[in-house]
Amino acid sequence: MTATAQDTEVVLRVSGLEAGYERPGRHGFGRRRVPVVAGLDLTVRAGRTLGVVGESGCGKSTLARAVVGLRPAFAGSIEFAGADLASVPPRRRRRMSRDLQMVFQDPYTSLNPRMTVADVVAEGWRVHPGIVPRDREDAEVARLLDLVGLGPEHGPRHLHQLSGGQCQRVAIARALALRPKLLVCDEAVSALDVSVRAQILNLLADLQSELGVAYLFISHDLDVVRHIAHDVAVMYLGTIVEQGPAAEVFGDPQHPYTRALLSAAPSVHDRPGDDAGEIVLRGEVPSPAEPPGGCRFRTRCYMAADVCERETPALVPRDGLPQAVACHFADGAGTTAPPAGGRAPDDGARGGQARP
Ligand SMILES: Nc1ncnc2c1ncn2[C@@H]1O[C@H](COP(=O)(O)OP(=O)(O)OP(=O)(O)O)[C@@H](O)[C@H]1O
Repeated sequence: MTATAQDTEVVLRVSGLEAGYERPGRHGFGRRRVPVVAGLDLTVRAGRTLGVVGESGCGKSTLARAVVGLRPAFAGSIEFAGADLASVPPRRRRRMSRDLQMVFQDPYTSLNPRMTVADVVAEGWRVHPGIVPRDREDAEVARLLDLVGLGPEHGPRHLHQLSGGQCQRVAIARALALRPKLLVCDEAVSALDVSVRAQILNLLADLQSELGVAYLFISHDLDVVRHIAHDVAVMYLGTIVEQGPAAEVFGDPQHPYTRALLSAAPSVHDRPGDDAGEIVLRGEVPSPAEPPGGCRFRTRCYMAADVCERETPALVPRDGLPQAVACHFADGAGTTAPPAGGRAPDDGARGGQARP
């Protein structure tokens, strides 16, 4: 019998996460918490890729940073390899950070420009000794560079002597040097040109087959996520509105926002004027940190009213009133009924989520 997604070990389970940033309180007294993501649930399984898609500003980086501990979690839990990170003592947390690595969008700002490539790759071994014996380090650096498609000649160079794509490979080699269980990639290929992007995506897929590493792969590029992800979570205004197997989310989106997002994505086959049936999102994308007031449902969204009218009825229980709208586009009553025909949003199953 072949193993299904549900059979494989859960590496990361995020439940009811609220995270954001702090700013000075009123009149400069104390600190005020500003949640950017709220009520966020997701699961990543061993050896699999969960793609998180959403428009710029919806809170993807805040999620990524909260998972690796670079942003405070105000509420909810982040369970990594079976341990709730909030209750893990600092020393064990430091040890666990070896298994939980992140690759940032811009390698030039996330890597130390004064170090050579070889030193950048080996840096994690200073913090987590014992992974590679000292006398094997040079050989291991060469192996890692080879794994990401770089040669031994790159080892003594500095980052400014490499291209953007080569730097991003160094960042990936550095993360893999610690043999993580989970790699959080935050727009890791967004800044790269198309051919280098394809190389890096193929590289990540190969490394996953070879090493069994899981990816939380964050991107606003739907094509990239379609290419690499087994499962997809769609993020809007700081929460996940739909998640499930990639083929289902892309092939049969349940949530109106997912439909709007997919509909808005340009395709190389599109011709000018070819926009029949396209769902148009008008207006400004609101910030999840400071959402505007809204329509008659008191929504936080920026969907055009006609789209909302057309798309939400399927999500509204027939006997319900606006407070019972079973979708994120209303902030009423914390209803969590799945959309018509959908399932509850748990462990890769699909469904809409209402914001509490
Ligand atoms: N430290 C901060 N101070 C002020 N606003 C912040 C801070 N951190 C995040 N925000 C706001 O929170 C929102 C979400 O930011 P975040 O970087 O998580 O979004 P994102 O989805 O990753 O965007 P992008 O795809 O453009 O990187 C944005 O509106 C941003 O302005």
